[in-house]
Amino acid sequence: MLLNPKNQKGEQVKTEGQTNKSFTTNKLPTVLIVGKSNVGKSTLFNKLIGKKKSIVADERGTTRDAVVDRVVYFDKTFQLVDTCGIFEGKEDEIYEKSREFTLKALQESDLILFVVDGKNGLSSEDHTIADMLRKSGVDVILVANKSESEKNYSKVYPELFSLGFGEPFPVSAEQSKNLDELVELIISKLEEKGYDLSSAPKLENLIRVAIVGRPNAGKSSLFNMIVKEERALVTPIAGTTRDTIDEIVKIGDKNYLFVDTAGLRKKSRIEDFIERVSTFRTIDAIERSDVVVLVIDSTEGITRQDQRIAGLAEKNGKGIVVVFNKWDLIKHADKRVKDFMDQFSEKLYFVDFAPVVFTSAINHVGYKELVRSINTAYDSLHRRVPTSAVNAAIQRMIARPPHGLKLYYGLQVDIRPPTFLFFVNKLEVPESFQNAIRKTIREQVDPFTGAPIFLKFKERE
Ligand SMILES: Nc1nc2c(ncn2[C@@H]2O[C@H](COP(=O)(O)OP(=O)(O)OP(=O)(O)O)[C@@H](O)[C@H]2O)c(=O)[nH]1
Ligand SMILES: Nc1nc2c(ncn2[C@@H]2O[C@H](COP(=O)(O)OP(=O)(O)OP(=O)(O)O)[C@@H](O)[C@H]2O)c(=O)[nH]1
Repeated sequence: MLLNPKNQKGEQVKTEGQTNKSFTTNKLPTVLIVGKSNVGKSTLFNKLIGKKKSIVADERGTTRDAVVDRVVYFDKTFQLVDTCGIFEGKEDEIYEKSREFTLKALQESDLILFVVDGKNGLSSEDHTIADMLRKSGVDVILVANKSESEKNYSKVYPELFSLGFGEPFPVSAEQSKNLDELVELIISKLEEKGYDLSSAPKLENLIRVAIVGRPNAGKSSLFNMIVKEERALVTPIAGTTRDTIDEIVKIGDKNYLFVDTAGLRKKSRIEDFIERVSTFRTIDAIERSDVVVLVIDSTEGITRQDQRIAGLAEKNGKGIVVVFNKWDLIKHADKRVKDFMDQFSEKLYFVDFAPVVFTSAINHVGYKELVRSINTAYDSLHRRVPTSAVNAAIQRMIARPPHGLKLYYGLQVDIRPPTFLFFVNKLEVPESFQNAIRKTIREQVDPFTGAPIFLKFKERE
């Protein structure tokens, strides 16, 4: 009976002044987990998001940072925030802390899970938090955690009910009891507020793409070409903390986030001017992307600025696709491909792993290949290869290490970008030999097309 409570719909305290604004940058509705120390907030958070993120510990107050993640339940998505220690402490402490941040966080959220202890009952800290929640005017679900024992729970039940947030919802985070029902309740409450939880794009699956290049290279034209030709659905996402607009573009069954598309739309003269004199926006877009599409104006060839952008993308471990645009303006273009590839090998030798695409944005030529190359680079960034293959390739490596250097064995330790750790007898590994290792991996293990390869070394006697 206890772990299968009546449906609470309509029984929660409805309060005034609710807002539908969300807590962080995207438009997912936000649910906050609030409660005093040690009631099991982190445990509940981890169970609801389905993976471990915040640290669960017996010690009071070990988890301190606000943690945010998405809860995905079948096709419904919402955002969950573990407020950790924010709402804990003595009465004055809470109010001291709360003045700026806490109240704002409460008011900007859509629903609160007020977690109390269903085993040991309430203390004055719970009443302080309850007062604050009432004042904030946000919708609250009272969650009685640690309610695995009916006997204990029935003892504390009257006290919990008297808090004035309606029927408590008993769960056991630790034993995963009643959690699906809790999620169902959260979903129905959010849907009552008018949220369409099914439409939320799954941000974790987004392929983040930055289209960069010199002014006038044809970046906006390329973006528009992809969107039109692929009959893509576009959803703008305004950043709240930065002055940027990103766009989610759905192509086939994949979602792409085109980073900072404000720069790809029509710009005012002054914005245009600022962009020409400053590279800040480009750097920012590169840092926030997975794959960088470097657009080169074929009529001008590869410039110093293009080299710099490519270098930046490579150093940041991003996937890279190189585009020669305005291909229609090149005379006898079909006979010139080799010239352009030579130019690429000479001037962009440090990103020679990038796929090269020839496009004519105004004629809508090359879009399929461009999308394919973006996918290839993205896949390469995330690929893992077996340790056995790496070492087999190293054994067969033709280039010998410089005198005195011994390369024992290696393994892939990370993705985004693929990163390999090699054990050596001394840490001075010349750049030329590092390049030989990369080349061996690409030729014999996996080409990692479009992705840089990072190397790390560790000394071993
Ligand atoms: N019996 C029982 N114990 C639980 C349950 N959920 C969490 N706990 C335990 O309660 C203790 C506190 O859990 P946390 O998740 O760290 O609690 P918290 O509210 O995040 O604590 P702070 O980090 O202090 O804010 C841990 O020892 C958990 O194992 C539950 O459902 N039943
Ligand atoms: N012939 C030809 N012209 C193109 C092509 N792509 C773009 N253009 C033209 O080049 C000019 C610049 O294109 P945009 O797409 O605005 O270039 P951009 O890189 O976004 O430029 P900025 O906004 O200044 O950074 C426009 O006049 C386009 O019509 C192409 O493939 N072939």
